[in-house]
Amino acid sequence: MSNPCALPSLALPPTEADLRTLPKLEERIRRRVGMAVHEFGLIQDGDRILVGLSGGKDSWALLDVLESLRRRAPIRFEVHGATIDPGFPGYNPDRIAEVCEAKGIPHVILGAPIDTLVRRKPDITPCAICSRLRRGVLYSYAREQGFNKLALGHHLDDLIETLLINQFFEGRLSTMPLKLVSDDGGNTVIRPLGTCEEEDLRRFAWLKGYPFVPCGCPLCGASVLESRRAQVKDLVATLKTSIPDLKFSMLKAMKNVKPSHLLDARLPPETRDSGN
Ligand SMILES: Nc1ncnc2c1ncn2[C@@H]1O[C@H](COP(=O)(O)OP(=O)(O)OP(=O)(O)O)[C@@H](O)[C@H]1O
Repeated sequence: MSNPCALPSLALPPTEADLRTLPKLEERIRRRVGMAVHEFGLIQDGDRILVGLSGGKDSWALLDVLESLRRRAPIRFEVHGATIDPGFPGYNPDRIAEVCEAKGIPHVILGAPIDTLVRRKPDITPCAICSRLRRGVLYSYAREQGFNKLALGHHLDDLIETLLINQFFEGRLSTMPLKLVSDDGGNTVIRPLGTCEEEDLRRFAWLKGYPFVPCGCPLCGASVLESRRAQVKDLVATLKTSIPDLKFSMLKAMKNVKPSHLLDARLPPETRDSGN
């Protein structure tokens, strides 16, 4: 959940030497996604998966990895892309559609009056409205068109930052799960990149030559939410210089919860009294 408007620092085309690093990087990302798919049961035979494709580095990487998994997997599932056009003046999703067409991946552009709504409610955090509206349009389209899963491009850095934001600012111990079934059972959101590092995905999308399409929002990056995210991002980057395994230790921690050693009195007694 980096600022979706931010252009990558990797602005120049990759050199021959850069391109030689692609196979190893691709293998690492595929291995991590494969393990997450297996461990969390993210994909099943017969799934119809709609990928939220913003044109940013993460969702390009997501589409690429899921499409290559689809071609190699022993099970059958579908992968389609959907791009929400928020109506910001500078946003142009045509390039996204062209790339999908060239790759033979079905893709749709869905208009949503996000620009108008964000301007009409200046008192509400714009990024929060934008992501809620986007999610709503994707959910409805997925339901109407018979997609049983919606894949989003959140990665390990997003999960860690959300975990810290929720603790530091919201008083809650939670992050974004890799698989979440909506309350009415109508949608399942999956995050196959949840164990991959942002830097790897940025580099992967760049080496693969995907075009980065900025969302065009004039307010992006200026919200309270985005400044909190920038704050914890800086903190993680600083700590990582002295704790190189920080991100993977935090991933391990998110998968190794001890409710008995926390203070939530609402948890059932059996989860609280499990000894040491
Ligand atoms: N305009 C959009 N259309 C479709 N899906 C979107 C759109 N914007 C965001 N998403 C989905 O929601 C995910 C999280 O969105 P967020 O705004 O946090 O973007 P991000 O972390 O910058 O990711 P990306 O690099 O893919 O833009 C994206 O990875 C993508 O799957």
